[in-house]
Amino acid sequence: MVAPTRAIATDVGADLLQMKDVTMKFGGLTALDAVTFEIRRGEILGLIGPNGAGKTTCFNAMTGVYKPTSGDVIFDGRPLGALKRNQITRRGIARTFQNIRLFSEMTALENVVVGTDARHRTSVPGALFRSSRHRREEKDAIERSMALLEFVGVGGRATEKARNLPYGDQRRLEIARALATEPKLLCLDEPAAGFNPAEKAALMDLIRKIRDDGYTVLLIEHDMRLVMGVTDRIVVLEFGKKIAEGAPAEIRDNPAVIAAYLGVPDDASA
Ligand SMILES: Nc1ncnc2c1ncn2[C@@H]1O[C@H](COP(=O)(O)OP(=O)(O)OP(=O)(O)O)[C@@H](O)[C@H]1O
Repeated sequence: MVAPTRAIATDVGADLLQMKDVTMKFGGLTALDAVTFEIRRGEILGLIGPNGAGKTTCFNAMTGVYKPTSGDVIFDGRPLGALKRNQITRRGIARTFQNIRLFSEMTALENVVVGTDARHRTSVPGALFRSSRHRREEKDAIERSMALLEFVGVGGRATEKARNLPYGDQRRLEIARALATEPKLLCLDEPAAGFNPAEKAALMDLIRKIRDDGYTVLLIEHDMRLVMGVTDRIVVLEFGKKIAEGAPAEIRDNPAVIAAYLGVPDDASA
């Protein structure tokens, strides 16, 4: 199997992204209240908290869907400021969504090739007249996309329409598509939603493999076993505020976290 070649960063452990006093208000509702934390290069960081705690809003502030009401998101040493979503993708942040968003009538391979477009440098005339550079980029994109499909474990379904893939493979395909943009930071929003225990275990292996391949991963996930089993550190939000941060074992034993989140039975937060 061809693994997508990634240079392992030499500065593993240094900050890749910093949320600095990020506040996000929607009318009278404060979804994020002066939230500060960092994501370190080469780590798997878990972002957890009860429903409505502000996790997805964090993702949205990091990926340019929302501009924070105040505060800064610093990525790779520079503030995201007023960058648009596609510019942020080019800077190196990719995400998947809680609800799968694939091009259902396109093949699995085509869905991933679309992701590589964020990296293409051919001009519009170059693409229209199929310049040799454009053809080379297209060939590279297809090869890399195939390698990514194999990397996430759906290489055998490359030519099938996305909508015909089993649910678990669609989730893996979404991850391949996000990786196709060659991100430094991959944000996964509840990637295990709807998975059975075997699929969850396989997903944990994939997340570790992604990290071992040189990516940094931010993971929103409600499944505590998965979060505790795969992350290096965890940040906990409640009502838009950060209430705890630390290694999984520390978070598990933190009374504020137990009160806010772990004390809630699984089916109460579904
Ligand atoms: N565009 C918006 N307009 C108004 N309110 C919003 C908007 N987006 C989020 N909110 C509110 O902000 C709060 C935080 O929502 P968010 O989706 O970030 O929480 P979450 O932790 O991701 O929750 P869940 O686990 O349910 O996905 C919620 O009260 C939500 O209703």
